[in-house]
Amino acid sequence: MISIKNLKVKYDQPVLDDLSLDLEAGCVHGLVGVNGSGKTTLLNTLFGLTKSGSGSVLFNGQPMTKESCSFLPTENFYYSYITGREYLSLFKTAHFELDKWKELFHLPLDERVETYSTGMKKKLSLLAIIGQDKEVIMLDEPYNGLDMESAQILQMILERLKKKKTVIVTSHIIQSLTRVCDWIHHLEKGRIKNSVGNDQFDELETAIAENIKSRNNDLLNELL
Ligand SMILES: Nc1ncnc2c1ncn2[C@@H]1O[C@H](COP(=O)(O)OP(=O)(O)OP(=O)(O)O)[C@@H](O)[C@H]1O
Repeated sequence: MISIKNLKVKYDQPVLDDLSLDLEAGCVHGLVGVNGSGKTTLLNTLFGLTKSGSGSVLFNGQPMTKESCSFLPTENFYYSYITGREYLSLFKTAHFELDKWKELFHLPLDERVETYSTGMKKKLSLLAIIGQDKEVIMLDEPYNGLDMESAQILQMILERLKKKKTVIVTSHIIQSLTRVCDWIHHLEKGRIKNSVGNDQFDELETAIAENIKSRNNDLLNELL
């Protein structure tokens, strides 16, 4: 169980506002919210990248550390001239059958990463995360840049990680979450507005779509 209590993070304005949330272990948790609602800030804070803030994050009763979790940021940094294989060697990837993963993701691991496309870079970063085999895996917008096949493979990977890992994943495409998550948590105004299990995903999807329609319909009618 990841237990988040009274998390507060402020930049110019409060971003996370006394946010509390329990995340059941062995489940895939989706995180949704409009642009700027604080999804990345929340993941950064869970991973310890946001220093200014207060509150607590426990994993199985102990403060969560980088020993137990890995984090795929929205955008990754790569050294110039490094190859995919060299990049992966920077991480502890015990028992990782690299050549089979390479085949799955069609990655030219011996070429320099700077020659990779956006999607290829994303897949390389995903391999580094999967290879680390941590108990908690946090993925910020992992579907960004992936082609249809790779996106489906990622879903198949997440399905296989269920029960073995605790996964937190953000996406702007709600369907990519409803297909694979056990829970979806809706972030709004710095707090969790609601958390729903997979038997309520249809209702959540409809409610979000209706809300977007009602907020924007009048203005769009004036414009188009
Ligand atoms: N380093 C920073 N300095 C100042 N403000 C920041 C910083 N990082 C984020 N913010 C602000 O915090 C708020 C939440 O940003 P965050 O990136 O967490 O949102 P998000 O939900 O991940 O958005 P998106 O869906 O666009 O990725 C935004 O108002 C953003 O402008």
